[in-house]
Amino acid sequence: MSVKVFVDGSEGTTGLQIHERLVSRPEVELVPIEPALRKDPAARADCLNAADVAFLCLPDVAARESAALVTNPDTIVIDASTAHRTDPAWSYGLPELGVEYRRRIETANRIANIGCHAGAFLLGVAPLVQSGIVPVDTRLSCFSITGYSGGGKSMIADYEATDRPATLLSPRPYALGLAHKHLPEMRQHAGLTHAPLFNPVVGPFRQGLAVTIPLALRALPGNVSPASLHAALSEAYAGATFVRVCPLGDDANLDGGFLDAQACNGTNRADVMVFGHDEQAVVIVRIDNLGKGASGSAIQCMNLRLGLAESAGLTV
Ligand SMILES: NC(=O)C1=CN([C@@H]2O[C@H](COP(=O)(O)OP(=O)(O)OC[C@H]3O[C@@H](n4cnc5c(N)ncnc54)[C@H](OP(=O)(O)O)[C@@H]3O)[C@@H](O)[C@H]2O)C=CC1
Ligand SMILES: CC(=O)N[C@@H](CCC(=O)OP(=O)(O)O)C(=O)O
Repeated sequence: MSVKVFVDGSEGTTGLQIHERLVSRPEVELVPIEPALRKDPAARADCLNAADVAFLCLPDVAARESAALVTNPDTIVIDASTAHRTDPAWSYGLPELGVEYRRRIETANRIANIGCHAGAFLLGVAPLVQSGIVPVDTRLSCFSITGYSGGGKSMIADYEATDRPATLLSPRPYALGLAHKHLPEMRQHAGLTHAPLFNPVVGPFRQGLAVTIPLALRALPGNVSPASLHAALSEAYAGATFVRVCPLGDDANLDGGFLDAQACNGTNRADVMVFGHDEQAVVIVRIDNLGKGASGSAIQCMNLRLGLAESAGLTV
């Protein structure tokens, strides 16, 4: 089998990582673009339509433009941007959300890759909503600690500048207008009526992300305990290649009591953790924002769509 792959935006953070993960795969033939023409719509259209699979690793506006340039009905488009994640004509690229999500990815020619914060939130929450433990109209909150590579080339340049200001040395809450661009996909794909209240925090480390979802257990119906949350998540991900549900209250996963947001880096794995005390619990999902949160997920979707081994080219 030979697959022609074009990466539109191959010089950006996500594009480079997709390129790196594909370059040594014998079944993949990368479609090159003249560097001087990489933003030229006509040249991009030629490459997009010559490809079996086209990854869009671009800002939203450019991703919409590229999607419109695809006229070859057989080209499979996997868009890493936010542009199409709640568009019903596109499949959402998180197969772990259930058999219907997986089936759509396996058959669709338009796949919207997940947002990093959103994907982690959904892995922690969707099974709890699907099982009825968290009612669909619950008003959840969550926060995320993320490395600065989530902000793409410009944020990486700011954080890695030799003369970076001291303000970048401490964690910085952002999106304080409470309208982060991942909220629509968080709400829609969790099956919730209301989007969560979401506070992301970017820290002075390159890569890695952990989303924490606090749950006041007595505010939920029934007799929900940390153990029942853990059991529901374990059941949902039994057999999932890339999701590891850690033992309940797993201190071994902590470093002297501290959680390491970077421990999934270099993998396509998501670690799902539950910690609880009395009537309170937190579900924490840790991923590599550039792995499961971006390029790893995109490649997992390509593998599924082409009927290849789900983990081909990826590290668990
Ligand atoms: N970084 C992350 O953790 C994640 C990113 N994403 C999403 O993936 C997409 C890419 O993000 P990321 O890689 O971080 O961003 P970067 O800013 O690192 O890279 C974007 C690339 O797109 C190029 N580009 C911009 N406009 C055009 C255009 N009109 N035609 C062709 N190329 C263009 C840029 O060119 P130039 O090099 O000249 O600037 C750059 O190389 C975004 O939509 C982002 O939201 C999704 C999940 C996680
Ligand atoms: C630190 C930082 O800025 N992170 C980005 C998340 C990047 C991501 O998930 O990608 P999409 O832009 O494709 O959604 C943010 O919060 O907007």
